[in-house]
Amino acid sequence: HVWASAGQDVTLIGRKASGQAPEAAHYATELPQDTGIVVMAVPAQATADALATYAPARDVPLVLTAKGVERGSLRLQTDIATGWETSVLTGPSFAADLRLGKPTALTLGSATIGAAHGLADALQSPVLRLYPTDDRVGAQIGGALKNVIAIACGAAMGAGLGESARAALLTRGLAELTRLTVALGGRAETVAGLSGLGDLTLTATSEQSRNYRFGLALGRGDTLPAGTVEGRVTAGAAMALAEQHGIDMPITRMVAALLDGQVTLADAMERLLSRPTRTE
Ligand SMILES: NC(=O)C1=CN([C@@H]2O[C@H](COP(=O)(O)OP(=O)(O)OC[C@H]3O[C@@H](n4cnc5c(N)ncnc54)[C@H](OP(=O)(O)O)[C@@H]3O)[C@@H](O)[C@H]2O)C=CC1
Ligand SMILES: O=C(CO)COP(=O)(O)O
Repeated sequence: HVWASAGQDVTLIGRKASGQAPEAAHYATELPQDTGIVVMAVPAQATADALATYAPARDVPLVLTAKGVERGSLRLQTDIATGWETSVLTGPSFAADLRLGKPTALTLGSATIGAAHGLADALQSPVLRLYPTDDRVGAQIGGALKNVIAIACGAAMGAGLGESARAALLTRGLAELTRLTVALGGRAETVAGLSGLGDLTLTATSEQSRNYRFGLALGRGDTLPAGTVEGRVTAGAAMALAEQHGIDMPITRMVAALLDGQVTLADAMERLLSRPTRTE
């Protein structure tokens, strides 16, 4: 909708290829011959399958928007899409807000800063401001891990622990995703930007977020909502990555253990609060 409204020629490809096409966009069942940029928006665990199904040409820039680590392989999205000229578009953005034309700012991460600037120029619009970076690792870890921390924040709020507890989880969660980013070769400054702190702030404080709502239900003991909740799978995958790299991620570990049914919410909170004192 954003790009079509800005006058770009937008074709939507999906396995259903139906529904109400956004203004000035149209549906197709396969990629047009003259495709200039491919933007993929499937859940993180479906990226490999969707790439195999739609097989974008290798010389067409491929922009990934999924936020998550692949189960089992522990691959980031760009490691799934090797062989393409791959970039990531990530940061604080509820699709419903974008659909309404509300102003949004995102990170555009490419392999080189030149490529990122080129794509940002092509994809920005009056309501979509893009910040180029060549740190695809930082941009992706921020986007993937903010969902896990948002589940923790929702659970704390759902259990009635209060907004101070949520702020503590959000801040210490940011420390966790910064540690993992640096261990994987990304930069701390990326995580302090839109793709990390920005998206974490949005997702961990808004009931528009599916991850936060899932956490709320967990904390309240309600039936867990169905649908795409990326943090559910990414919690365990990120924990496995952290173990591989010798990184301490206590909040992520507790979310993964909670989702696996290994601990109760009360146990998880008690364990987090009884950890040895350390400098901030
Ligand atoms: N929604 C949002 O506000 C935002 C979402 N994101 C990220 O974008 C990604 C997708 O989220 P979102 O669009 O909300 O998820 P949804 O679950 O709403 O939609 C996912 C879409 O992907 C399709 N799909 C799933 N698996 C496959 C597959 N194997 N092959 C082809 N198509 C497939 C689904 O098709 P079908 O309908 O047939 O099942 C559906 O159209 C997530 O990683 C999310 O974190 C990022 C920023 C904002
Ligand atoms: O990534 C998002 C906002 O930036 C969407 O968050 P949810 O997947 O939690 O709804």
